[in-house]
Amino acid sequence: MPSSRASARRNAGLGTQRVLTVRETLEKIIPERQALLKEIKTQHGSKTLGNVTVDQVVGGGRGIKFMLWDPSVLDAEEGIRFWGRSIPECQRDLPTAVGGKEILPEAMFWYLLTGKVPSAEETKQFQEELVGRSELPAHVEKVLDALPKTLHPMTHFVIGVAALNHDSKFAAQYKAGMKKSEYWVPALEDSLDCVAKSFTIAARIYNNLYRNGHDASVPAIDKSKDLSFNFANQIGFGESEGFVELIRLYNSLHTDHEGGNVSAHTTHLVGSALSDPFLSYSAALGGLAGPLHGLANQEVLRFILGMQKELGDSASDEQVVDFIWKTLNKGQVIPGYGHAVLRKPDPRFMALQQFGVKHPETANDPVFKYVDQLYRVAPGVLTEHGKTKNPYPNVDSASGSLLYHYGLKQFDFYTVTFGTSRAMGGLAQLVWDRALGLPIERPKSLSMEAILKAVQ
Ligand SMILES: CC(=O)SCCNC(=O)CCNC(=O)[C@H](O)C(C)(C)COP(=O)(O)OP(=O)(O)OC[C@H]1O[C@@H](n2cnc3c(N)ncnc32)[C@H](O)[C@@H]1OP(=O)(O)O
Ligand SMILES: O=C([O-])CC(=O)C(=O)O
Repeated sequence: MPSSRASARRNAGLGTQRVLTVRETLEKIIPERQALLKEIKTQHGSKTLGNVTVDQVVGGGRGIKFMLWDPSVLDAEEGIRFWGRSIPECQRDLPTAVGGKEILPEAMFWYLLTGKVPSAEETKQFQEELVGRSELPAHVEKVLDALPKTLHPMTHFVIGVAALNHDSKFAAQYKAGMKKSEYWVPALEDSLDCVAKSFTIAARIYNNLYRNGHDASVPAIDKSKDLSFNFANQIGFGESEGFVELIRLYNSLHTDHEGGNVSAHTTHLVGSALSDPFLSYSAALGGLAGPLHGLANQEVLRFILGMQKELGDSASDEQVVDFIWKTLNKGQVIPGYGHAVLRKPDPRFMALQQFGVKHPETANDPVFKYVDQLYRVAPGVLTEHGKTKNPYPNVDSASGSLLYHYGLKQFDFYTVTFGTSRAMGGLAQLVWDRALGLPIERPKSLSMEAILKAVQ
């Protein structure tokens, strides 16, 4: 998709024309994509995209080409591309906050929804639209405040997002008899609400669990600022420029990783039953809370802190190698390493790593230095161990150490930050699912007897 940040800035200079909203922009694009899908179905509907082996059926569906997913495609060697752009290209082309250097998640969300790089004016208007939606209904605040502090923050998140379904426009309009061609409009409305309110839910969870509750001392949402600033500000980090920029980068990078990962796929699957976007994304958060998926970022911190406790602040490579072997020999995984699709270091890891290296305050942090050291030695150990198909770091390897450096030390919370981001990718496709009229998802399953019968 064309347009660069330079032209986005030029567009911003035009000034006088009213900027289209994201809904108006989608109204123009949707008919073209509907026509493309129709052409794909009529011209190529009976062609095959590959055979399915028994190994794939019993092995988690690896490599089966199974879903339509437009905002991003993952290449095993190269990593993710969002509407064709790699991460460095997104960093080059997408608008930042005024005075900031990192991609604004609002710009990334617009891009994921529309496939077009927003101009600075579109970004500003979209930011205002989202922040304008970010206040929580009173019942959601009450539900969150009533939950036990001993409940994992991701469970708080699942419950908070599900409770937003009370005000779902999609559910209400479906009940009132809306036509299929109209589904995408309330799906978009709910998705914008879900993303915006997720940031506020996340801040409330943090304040409830680790501070004095979400009381009057918590600053009100500043409507002139972006979602990341408001989240940071509400949890007490608003004055740390480094932290706010990290939250912007973190939220932009974790948005989407094509459709097959657990959280994205769950959003799509649950949404295919025409459950509203809140229920669909709440279900996805349950999957993100698994240690083989999003929860790995908290596990990475637990792993590094365990290593630091045992080996001190600056262990030798040999000591780190021994520590990794000890973990593997206990039958545990090395969190933050391996991937179901990637076969090279994750470019999202590289982007976070570069963030850490270019900020002097993080570059010298002992926990961040361990991330770097693990990156040097862990692939060799995992290769020698011989099990994982990918011995390289994934995104979860670096993210926690940076949050930890800036003072967000409660690592049980880290996956919540992942969750505010993944909403943007999962829900962007959910809007397209409804715009393209995709059907309920219902693949075929087989019993062992049925597999044997089929292959014999
Ligand atoms: C945002 C994200 O979700 S990124 C992923 C985050 N998860 C993690 O970092 C957890 C650690 N990594 C893993 O558990 C895995 O690599 C996964 C879940 C990411 C991918 O799983 P798979 O596609 O099944 O990986 P793969 O085919 O390479 O697994 C083969 C074997 O290697 C093992 N393996 C894979 N990664 C690791 C690892 N990091 N440490 C030790 N063993 C590993 C698997 O457990 C499996 O062992 P088994 O044969 O005894 O069951
Ligand atoms: O793609 C996957 O399976 C896991 C992952 O990295 C993500 O969801 O971000």
